[in-house]
Amino acid sequence: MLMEIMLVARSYFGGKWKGQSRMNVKQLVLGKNLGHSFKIMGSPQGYVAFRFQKSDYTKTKLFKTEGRGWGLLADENVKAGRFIIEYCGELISSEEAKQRSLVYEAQGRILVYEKRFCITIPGNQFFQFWWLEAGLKDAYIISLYANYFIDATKKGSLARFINHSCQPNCETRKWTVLGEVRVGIFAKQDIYAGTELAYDYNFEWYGGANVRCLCGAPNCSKFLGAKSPAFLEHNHVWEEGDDRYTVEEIPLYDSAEDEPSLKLPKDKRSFGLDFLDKNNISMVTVDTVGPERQLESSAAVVEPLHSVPTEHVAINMVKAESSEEKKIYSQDTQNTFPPTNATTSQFQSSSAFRNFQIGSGSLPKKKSFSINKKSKNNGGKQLDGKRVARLFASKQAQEEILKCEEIRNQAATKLEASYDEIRPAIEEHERDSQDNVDISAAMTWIGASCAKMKADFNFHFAIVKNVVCPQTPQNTCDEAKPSEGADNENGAKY
Ligand SMILES: C[S@@+](CC[C@H](N)C(=O)[O-])C[C@H]1O[C@@H](n2cnc3c(N)ncnc32)[C@H](O)[C@@H]1O
Repeated sequence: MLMEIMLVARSYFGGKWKGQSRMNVKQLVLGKNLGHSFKIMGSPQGYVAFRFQKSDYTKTKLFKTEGRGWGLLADENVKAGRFIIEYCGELISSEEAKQRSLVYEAQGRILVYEKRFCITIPGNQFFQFWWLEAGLKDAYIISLYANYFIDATKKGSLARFINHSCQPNCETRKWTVLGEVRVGIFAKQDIYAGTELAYDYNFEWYGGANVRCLCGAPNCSKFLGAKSPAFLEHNHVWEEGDDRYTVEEIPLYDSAEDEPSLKLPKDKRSFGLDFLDKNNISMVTVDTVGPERQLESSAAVVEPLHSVPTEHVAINMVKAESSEEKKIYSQDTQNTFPPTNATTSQFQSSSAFRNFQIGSGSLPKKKSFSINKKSKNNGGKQLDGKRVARLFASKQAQEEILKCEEIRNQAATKLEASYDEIRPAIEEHERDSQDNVDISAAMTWIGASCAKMKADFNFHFAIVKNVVCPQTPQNTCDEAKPSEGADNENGAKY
């Protein structure tokens, strides 16, 4: 039981135990250590910190702009102050930022993008289509604080596609989450679904040479980042030891008042990507040419594209499900393409995995999958247990999968109900804060979230287990779980 809860909390909070704070999540679920749970959920900013950790983002959608490359739309109405998405990427030093920007610049202002679209079908057949497109060089390095930057050029969340506007509807804010500074995109004003998201790059810009701004705002400053310190200083970097932008001068929203003061990361590691990496989810990966080239799969289902030579930058695209595969997912929502000319994409998420998809406008319309109940907490693609169960010959396997599915559905319903309890308080509030949320309701919500994760895990585990060890008679979703190195009755290693 303890191990199960640890597994749940582990997947919930990023796949890696990281000191005491994350351990306490387990205790929190067990109803212990309320002091700490209060810190996570009860502090005014705790809810946002929680959403950072959980990668609980506002629904957004990629679209192709006129002349500004890709952009990101709000795919639901967003209240002013609401946390939209984290700006994820690689955390790099100013030295590294300087070097990288030189490399990126050397690759040229106008690049030829190789765009790829991949389809994987059961049986491991794998097709890919690619085409070339000319485009402006895009810059994805933003400043975190003095001497540290986030580079989303190769790895990042969908936030990397948010364009600049001189009259923005979003802003960046820096938060400490469990002692780490992270950058979030927040709504500056109420934003209607379908509106392009944009923030002012001025204080974030690390884009090198001048890029003419096409935002169209009356107060347009003509160039991206025209007022940025980097732009003004021409060399676009802060030197080591430059303390003009120290953490103290940056408004920080600290989720944990009694946590030790800001910990600077020691090494160059992916920043804000723990959760994504460990769960293989919601990564936008971009590969570059030559020795810099890095290929990473953006979801468990994505085939690596090692064999394909790329010229400069290519956006990895996640496979579209084959018709066979579609069948085992529930199909409640239709993907609606924007009515415009544009190429479009959709981002889907589920607690099991998330895919980032980019499809061409000329591609056939594709269904998207979401669970039966449209829920803030559990949107995205969901396996249809009944269909999956039918694929198994063994009655026992079928029953187990169906039972786990039922438990999962109950957990989803409870989660939905518990979120409904705290939703009004959150939505009423001017900013994305949790001042008004009753702590016990918040606790219930955390518990329900963990229970849902656990149920999801058990459901998928039941399927995998029955594929790997079809003869296993007694394991049910409530019983045996894999322990390290443990053998099952057939001697198969989990
Ligand atoms: C962080 S990326 C934004 C996503 C980008 N449009 C893409 O397709 O990947 C920043 C780049 O987008 C383009 N961009 C963003 N805002 C723009 C604007 N207002 N006018 C012109 N280009 C813009 C510039 O090429 C810039 O280097």
